[in-house]
Amino acid sequence: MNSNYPIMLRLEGKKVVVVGGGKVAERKVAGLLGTGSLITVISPNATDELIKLASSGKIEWHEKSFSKEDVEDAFLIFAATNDNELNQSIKMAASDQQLVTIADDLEGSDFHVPAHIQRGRLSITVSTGGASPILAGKMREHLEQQFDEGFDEYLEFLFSARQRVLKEVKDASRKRKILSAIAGQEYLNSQDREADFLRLLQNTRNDV
Ligand SMILES: C[C@@]1(CC(=O)O)c2cc3[nH]c(cc4nc(cc5[nH]c(cc(n2)[C@H]1CCC(=O)O)[C@@](C)(CC(=O)O)[C@@H]5CCC(=O)O)C(CC(=O)O)=C4CCC(=O)O)c(CCC(=O)O)c3CC(=O)O
Ligand SMILES: NC(=O)C1=CN([C@@H]2O[C@H](COP(=O)(O)OP(=O)(O)OC[C@H]3O[C@@H](n4cnc5c(N)ncnc54)[C@H](O)[C@@H]3O)[C@@H](O)[C@H]2O)C=CC1
Repeated sequence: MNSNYPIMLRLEGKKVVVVGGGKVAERKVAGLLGTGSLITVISPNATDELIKLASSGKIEWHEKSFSKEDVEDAFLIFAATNDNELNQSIKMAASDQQLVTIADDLEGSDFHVPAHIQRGRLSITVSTGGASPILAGKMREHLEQQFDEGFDEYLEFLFSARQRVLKEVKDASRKRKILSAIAGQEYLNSQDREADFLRLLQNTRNDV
């Protein structure tokens, strides 16, 4: 059974608290960098990488043991200490409106973190619902090969071409035809997408 609901969160300006400073906390922080969230790590000690991030101002590190006030105002909370009971009390310190993940308790968590690749605007995530994080990681590696860096540019093209079509093409079936064509293999492999696109716009003009 899998009743999880997948969404893409926008975390710009939101406060995220990670409790724990070990390798799991480090991996969760790595996934949060670049989201524009305000990341605070709460832990009496931290990995070298986390210390480096704190020194360069990319995250805040409060060098202390957890206390309830630490999660006040946090939008997302990661309970990632190696203390099972403490992880549960972090969840209890949060309100029902805050989203909490407990590193060692999938069932008790509000969300869990999928394996993830990012190619510009394209995100691909893999979740095994706790069955095998290693399989999720292996599938991520496989997808990294399949969806190379070129997708970054292709997605930028798709984004701006689609904006133009939405603005300029009023006929629904012509719109659909163009949007479907640019999402095809031919455009992915094209040497000059812009020129192909302009030609397509021109050619479909006579369709209506
Ligand atoms: C439920 C979830 C909650 C959450 O953390 O969100 C969770 C839970 C647990 N993970 C454990 C172990 C490991 N996790 C990893 C790796 C990853 N774990 C990630 C996500 C998740 N892990 C969520 C489910 C996602 C899903 O199922 O798809 C990934 C995908 C994303 C990320 O962390 O960013 C990232 C791979 C990223 C990548 O490669 O791309 C490795 C491998 C390694 O370290 O190399 C191991 C060791 C091998 C093993 O034990 O299987 C344990 C046992 C702890 C213990 O032994 O006590 C628990 C606790 C439990 O199962 O209860
Ligand atoms: N969800 C996941 O992807 C995975 C989860 N785990 C689980 O995650 C937990 C953490 O694993 P690791 O990072 O490898 O452990 P670790 O031992 O490397 O780090 C634990 C961290 O928790 C901190 N901590 C302990 N007591 C604290 C307190 N009172 N207040 C604040 N911080 C405190 C420690 O200072 C340390 O920085 C374990 O419970 C493990 O079972 C392990 C592997 C993967």
